[in-house]
Amino acid sequence: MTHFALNDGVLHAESVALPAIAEQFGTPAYVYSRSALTESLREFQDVLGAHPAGTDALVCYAVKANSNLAILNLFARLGAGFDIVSGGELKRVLAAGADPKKVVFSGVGKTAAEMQQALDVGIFCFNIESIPELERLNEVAGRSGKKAPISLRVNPNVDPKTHPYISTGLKEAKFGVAYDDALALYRRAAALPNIAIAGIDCHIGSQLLDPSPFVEALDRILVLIDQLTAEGIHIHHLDLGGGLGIKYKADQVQPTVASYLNPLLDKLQGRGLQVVLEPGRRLVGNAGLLLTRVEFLKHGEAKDFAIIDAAMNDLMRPALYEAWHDIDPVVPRAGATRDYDVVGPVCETGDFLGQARPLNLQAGDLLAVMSAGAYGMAMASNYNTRPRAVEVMVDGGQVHVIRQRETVEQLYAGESVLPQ
Ligand SMILES: Cc1ncc(COP(=O)(O)O)c(C=O)c1O
Ligand SMILES: N[C@@H](CCCC[NH3+])C(=O)O
Repeated sequence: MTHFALNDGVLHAESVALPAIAEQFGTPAYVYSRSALTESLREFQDVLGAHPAGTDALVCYAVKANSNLAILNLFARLGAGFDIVSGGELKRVLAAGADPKKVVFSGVGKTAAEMQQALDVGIFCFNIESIPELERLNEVAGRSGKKAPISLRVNPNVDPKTHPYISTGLKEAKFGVAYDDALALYRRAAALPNIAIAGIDCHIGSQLLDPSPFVEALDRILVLIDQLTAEGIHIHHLDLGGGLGIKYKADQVQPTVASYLNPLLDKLQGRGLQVVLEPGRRLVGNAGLLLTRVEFLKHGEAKDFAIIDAAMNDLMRPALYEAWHDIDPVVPRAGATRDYDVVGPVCETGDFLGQARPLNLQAGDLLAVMSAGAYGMAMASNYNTRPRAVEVMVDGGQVHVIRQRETVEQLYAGESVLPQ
């Protein structure tokens, strides 16, 4: 099903016309589709449920991709667990109704306080990324008389063939522990009194459109698991991280979840390992768009600019990674196009959401920046004292505000001036 589509010449989210949303809630606005979110999670659950190696699998949505409570709550109600990277994200998922026993805690820099917070609520597993982190966790757990369940995040050193900023499983990455050190680290973990070895973990990168590196990574991890078993170190679950990509261009083809997961599950058949996954982008990326209005058209000497009311502070992926997002007119006009750089009002040359886009525009037109559900609002900032956008969720014919537009006063509410 298409969740965002033209209907009578007007772009809709489910059955709601986007101009009506702009009218009622203003722009810029993040617009999500409940059915798109539901469908993307179900695709994982269906593939896993249909495979003997996947029936007890845990899908832990990577909260960092989009942490709005309504989205977390929707996924929690559909049975998902969560992959968190901070105490803040832990609070969020609990506030959204998550079961702490379905929470995995990733990240290279967990503080003692964050570890304590996670131990107190009894999370499923800590994904450990270094020896000092392991030792800190052992200490924190010991203080409260607990045993902390852990898996080691191992770097299988495979090339995910994605943008260098979002490749994480190579030797050079700050993430995880080196493949060749993993065995020694597990031995160390097994000797610590307040640590319980539960699993093994890897995450090789983000936005992978070719699933073959996942298979390569799994092969390497399985060798390690066999070595561990031979030493009497028992692994209960295998966390394969996230990273499955989405299509950002209308003409791109994205791998199906089945084509990604089935080869992995086939290899796991009969091994008795519980599979854990941490998809982020794939669950939310194409379930959201950024709705924005053209303020001015500016025909410069060398270029044509469409100056819109959204900017790099709302969606920083184009500025940060030169990422592509389709930019679609909400009410497309027939006739000649010009190549527009679609830019925001922020004082940075890098403040563009798209470059040289053939569009037929007039000031006041609405545009939809597509595929903005992942790492959009989650990475938004207040640069240039710009309040962050409103977020709405469309459900059939209904629109729910799931985060109000910020006010300028909120932005400086915590600041104070010197007494003299
Ligand atoms: C440890 C970990 N798990 C899961 C994810 C989610 O990745 P993605 O959004 O590509 O699925 C990330 C981000 O890349 C990550 O670092
Ligand atoms: N923020 C990145 C992905 C980073 C993945 C986080 N580990 C993006 O927008 O593509």
